Amino acid sequence: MTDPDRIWTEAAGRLRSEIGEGAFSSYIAPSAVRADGAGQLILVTPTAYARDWVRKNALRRMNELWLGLDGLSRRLEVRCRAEMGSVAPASQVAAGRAEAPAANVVPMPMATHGPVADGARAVRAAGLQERLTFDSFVEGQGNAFALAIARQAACWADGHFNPIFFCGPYGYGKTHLLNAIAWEAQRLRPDAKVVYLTAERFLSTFVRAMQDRSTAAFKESLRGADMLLIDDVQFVGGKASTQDELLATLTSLIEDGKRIVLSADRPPMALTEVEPRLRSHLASGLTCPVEPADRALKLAVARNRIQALADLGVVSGEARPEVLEHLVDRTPGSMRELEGAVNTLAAVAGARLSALTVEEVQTLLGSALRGGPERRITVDEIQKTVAEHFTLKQADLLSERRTRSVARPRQIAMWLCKQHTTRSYPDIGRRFGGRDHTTVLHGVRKIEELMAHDDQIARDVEALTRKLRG
Ligand SMILES: Nc1ncnc2c1ncn2[C@@H]1O[C@H](COP(=O)(O)OP(=O)(O)OP(=O)(O)O)[C@@H](O)[C@H]1O
Repeated sequence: MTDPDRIWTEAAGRLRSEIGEGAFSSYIAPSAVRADGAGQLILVTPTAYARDWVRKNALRRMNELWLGLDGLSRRLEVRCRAEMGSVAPASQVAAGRAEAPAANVVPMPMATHGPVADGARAVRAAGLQERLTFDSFVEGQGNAFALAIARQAACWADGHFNPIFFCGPYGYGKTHLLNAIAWEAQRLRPDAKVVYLTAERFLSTFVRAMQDRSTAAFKESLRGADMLLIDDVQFVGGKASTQDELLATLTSLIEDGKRIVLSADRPPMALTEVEPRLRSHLASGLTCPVEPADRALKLAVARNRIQALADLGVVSGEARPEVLEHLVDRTPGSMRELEGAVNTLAAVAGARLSALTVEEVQTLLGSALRGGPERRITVDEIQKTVAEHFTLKQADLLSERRTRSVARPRQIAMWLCKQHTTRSYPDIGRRFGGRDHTTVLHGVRKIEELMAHDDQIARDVEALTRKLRG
């Protein structure tokens, strides 16, 4: 394929299923691919904030996808609209018309997906990521048991505990295991109905079905599953009707001998926001911990990731062992943060990866890598900083007041809590005057959406982030 518009449509479609609907519609959908006078392909975002978000969170992956599709092996750069002069749509460059007059940035066409996946094709649409398979999962001390159980589940093994419940802190591979099970189970039994969805999606789809009076179709689509996988079950807490529906779905499937696989950030009995009856059903099968990774596992994952990038032609060669050790030791947090650091290294090193020394990495990645122990930012500190920034009282953020001058700073504070602390949505809700986790989720999404389009909000968030980091 060489037509940039077609490559973009294909690559963006895949990216959408990987980064989720919220981030996609905020940052990627309003962007478009253009070419500058020299024929360089550029992803043009609506704001500087969206550009920075894409650079940090999606550009590397987008280039991986792009390179896999583009017969001409071109790369994308990203700029915001304000930085762009008069540029032609990319397809005109491909057709040799680079001098054509500039067109406005055209949003990506937004395809709509059905609410619940059904079978291999639709399973993809529901958010399964192609790279999250057993082949790309690295075994280590903290996840060996979980991996063995996941493999058994994927084989439709007899004596399957029902449900299987993976639990552990965020970012250490639960979603990866659920994806791997779904892909493998579907591969082994192509006719089976394997349904994967996040609890958040379960909740929103169910709420929409109630509004549309189409709950029967919703129930039908889930209860016909041979294997149902629900990720991040902690997000189902709060809403009684959704919990009832989940309980009914689980009991009906279990009675029919169908397979159920779940994940959450805590063991079932610690999900205090979940009703006791549902909680005890969640705990009635096998609870399987996924522990935080040790250094050896982190090194193996980093090595693996670089190999995957090398296979895609993004980097060449291997990084020196001391460079990888430096990267791992200076990257606090989960595998997610580690993957980000490896991607950054690959982006700056490219073909020079194997020649890079630790000193060069320090210079190149400098501020991206931690120098010493990272300062912990607390919810209380965030609330105080946000209140001061908007000349409010901390108590206003915790109050019931809904006027925009209070509600927006409150949502910004919630977003900052999600970014800079490891608190869960229900936890954050409790610290903001006992709010429900769905209110926090809504607030976080709202800010993400606004930052992509509203420069004032983006500037406020940037300033607050700088203040908090000190
Ligand atoms: N053992 C592993 N091998 C390879 N990659 C891993 C491993 N563990 C985690 N990762 C990678 O780290 C990233 C985060 O993992 P994942 O999304 O599965 O975490 P999670 O536990 O589901 O987090 P959350 O609770 O936030 O959903 C993913 O890109 C995943 O592929």
